[in-house]
Amino acid sequence: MNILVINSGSSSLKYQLYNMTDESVLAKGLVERIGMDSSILNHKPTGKQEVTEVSEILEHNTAIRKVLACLTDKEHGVISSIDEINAVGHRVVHGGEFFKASALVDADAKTKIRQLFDLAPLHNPAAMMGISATEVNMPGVPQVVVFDTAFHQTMPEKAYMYAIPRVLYNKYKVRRYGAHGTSHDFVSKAAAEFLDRPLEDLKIITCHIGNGASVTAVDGGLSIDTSMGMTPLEGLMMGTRSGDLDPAIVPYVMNKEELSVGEVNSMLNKHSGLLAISGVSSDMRDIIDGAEKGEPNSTLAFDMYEYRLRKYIGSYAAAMNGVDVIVFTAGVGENAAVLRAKVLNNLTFLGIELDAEANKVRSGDPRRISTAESKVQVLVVPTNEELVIARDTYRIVQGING
Ligand SMILES: Nc1ncnc2c1ncn2[C@@H]1O[C@H](COP(=O)(O)OP(=O)(O)O)[C@@H](O)[C@H]1O
Ligand SMILES: CC(=O)OP(=O)(O)O
Ligand SMILES: [Mg+2]
Repeated sequence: MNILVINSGSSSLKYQLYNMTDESVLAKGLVERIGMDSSILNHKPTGKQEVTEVSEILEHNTAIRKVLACLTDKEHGVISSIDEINAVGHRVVHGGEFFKASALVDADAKTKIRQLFDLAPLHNPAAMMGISATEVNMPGVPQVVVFDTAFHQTMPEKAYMYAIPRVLYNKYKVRRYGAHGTSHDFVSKAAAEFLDRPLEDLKIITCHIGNGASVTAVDGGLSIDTSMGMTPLEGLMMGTRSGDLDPAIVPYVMNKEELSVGEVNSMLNKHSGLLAISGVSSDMRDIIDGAEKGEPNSTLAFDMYEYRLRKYIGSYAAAMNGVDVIVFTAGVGENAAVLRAKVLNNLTFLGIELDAEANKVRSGDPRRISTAESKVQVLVVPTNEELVIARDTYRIVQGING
């Protein structure tokens, strides 16, 4: 069975085509700048030359059509016809309280995803565009939705409630949902496997730090707290998102600057974080470069990012009354050795002993970066959200077929 995995962003679409017989990736790629003047499609077929196409792609429907054309192309293709794609799995960021697990796409699932647009305005409408575009271009092919929030549905009430009038929860479901759950789930399981210890016995703190970033306390395999909130804006400082701030700042700034709701949302989501503090870039690589050259704004951005991450790790050790394992994953977590070193060298009170040489090793495999004797084991585990989505899709589609 071949499964196409789609991760739709508001102006991007990432895809991977899996052959589930051996979970091999037949092709993967990325469409960027959808709806802008020159869109870019980068298609990487396994074992063949990759291609980059610049054209005008105004919406997700066209993006999917182009992706399908690439997948079936005589030269760059990996399948001979669209009929060889048996199912499609979508990443959906927000499943609210509706979805505690992945689900087949039907009319009911679509209605619920639409009802959650308000809670994830950057992410859920994009996912819905991906689902609709798939329906149009591949009619009849079963689709599955895999939610970032599902893994965090095990959080206890004391972790997910905000200390505001309860009526807001009753009426609008205002509460913490978290995100990146597919990744936190995957890397916590992989960490237990790597250490050859039962997941049920471990207190794990998983740090998924990429463009979006979140930390989760995983106790015995269950998410008991996570840093993202009702939306993916709360918690850590991120590439362009502010993370935690005094909520009183929002009405204060709106009043002073005469900002609308949309404008303040955009400020906090798109013009804050590393980008705002460094004044240069939202990309951690640029921040590290700047800090190494002694550039003061990049240095401050790096220091704030590290300090805030470290505070979350400390607070989750307190939440679980201990920590056995810390895991770093995603673009920054897997690659930024200097950031990991700074975080860990400031957490020695927890009994963490960094292996400085191991921390510098670059690899696509799970690896230990603490010493073997360190009281808290620290690992880098490359995440693979797409593979989890493909596996869930396979399982659910097999269920309906047999
Ligand atoms: N070598 C590196 N050193 C530091 N940061 C890196 C490196 N490579 C990638 N990154 C960071 O990873 C981020 C992207 O992470 P990723 O998990 O791919 O994000 P997303 O899935 O949210 O797009 C980039 O913005 C960049 O800051
Ligand atoms: C939820 C979220 O922040 O996702 P991403 O990291 O892909 O932006
Ligand atoms: Mg990501």
